[in-house]
Amino acid sequence: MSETARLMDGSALARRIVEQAAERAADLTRQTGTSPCLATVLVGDDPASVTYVRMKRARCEKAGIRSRHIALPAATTTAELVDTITALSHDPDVHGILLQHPAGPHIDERAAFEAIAPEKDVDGVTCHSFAAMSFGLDGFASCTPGGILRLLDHYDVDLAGKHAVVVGRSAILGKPVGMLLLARNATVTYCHSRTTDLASITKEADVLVAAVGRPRFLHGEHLKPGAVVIDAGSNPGNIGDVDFDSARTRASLITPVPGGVGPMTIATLLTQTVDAATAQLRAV
Ligand SMILES: Nc1nc2c(c(=O)[nH]1)N[C@@H](CN(C=O)c1ccc(C(=O)N[C@@H](CCC(=O)O)C(=O)O)cc1)CN2
Repeated sequence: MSETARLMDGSALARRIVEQAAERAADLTRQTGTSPCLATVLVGDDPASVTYVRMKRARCEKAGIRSRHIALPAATTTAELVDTITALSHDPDVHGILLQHPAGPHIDERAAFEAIAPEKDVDGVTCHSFAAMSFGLDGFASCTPGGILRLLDHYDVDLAGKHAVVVGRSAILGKPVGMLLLARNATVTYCHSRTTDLASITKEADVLVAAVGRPRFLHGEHLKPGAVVIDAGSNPGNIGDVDFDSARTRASLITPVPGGVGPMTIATLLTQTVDAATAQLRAV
C-alpha cells in the first residue's frame, strides 16, 4: 500500500491527444479542402451544460475543427429536437453531432440520441455505438468511458483478471465503461442506488470507477488499499464523486477533479470527430 496515491494527470494527456487531433485535422483539411465539423446541440440554458459546450467548442477551434452550434429553447419538444438532429444527420458538411446531456426532463433523450446517424455519433451515445463497442466492433466509444480507458492505458494499468467496480449505471457513463473494462478482461461489478452494503463491494475493487453524480459520495473507507480510483464525477463547483483527501491515502493511483477524467472526455470527442470526418471525406 502506498502512503499517497500517484495522480493520473488527465489534463496533460488530453493536451497531447488534442495536439494529435489538430495535426490530423490539418492534414485532412490540406488533402480534402474541407475541415472537420462538429455540430453541438444544446437545449435550454443549464449553466453547467452551457459551460461544457463552450469548452468543447473552444477546444475544437484550437484544434482546427469547425463547430456549428444549435441553441434550442428549453421548451423545445422531442419531435422538434429529433427533426433538428435528423437534418444534421443528413447534412454532408457536418461530420459529428453532439447533443449535450441532460436535454431536459420533458425530452425523450433516447429518441433524440437515436436520430444521430451512426457514422456521425462521435459522442458514442446511440444504441448502435453501444452495441458495436460491447461486441468489440468498429464504432465510437462514449467519450468519458473512452477517455477513462485511454488514461488507464497511459498509466499502464493492467486490467486483465482485475476486479473493476463501477458505481453508477447511466447510459453514457456507467454502463459503457463497464463494457469497455469487460472487453479488457476485467471482472466487472456494477453498483447502483439499490445496491445493498456498497462498501463491502467497493472494498473488493482493484479498480474503482465512481460515476454516481453525487459529490464526495465515496471515501477512503470504501477502498481496498492500493486500488486504482477513477473519479468520473463532475458535480457543481468541480467536485468529484470521491472524497479526494481520504481516498488518496489508500489508493495507488487516482484521478483528480478537476484535471482528471473531464479533459479526457473532450479530447476523446475531438479525436472521434476527426475520425468521423476522415471516414466521411475520404469516402467522397
Ligand atoms: N452528450 C454528452 N453530455 C454529457 C457528457 C458527455 O460526454 N456527452 N458528459 C458530461 C459532462 N461533460 C461533457 O459534456 C464534461 C464534464 C467536465 C469536463 C471537464 O473538463 N471538467 C474540467 C473542469 C471544468 C472547468 O474547468 O470548469 C475538469 O474536470 O478538469 C468536460 C466535459 C455530462 N454531459
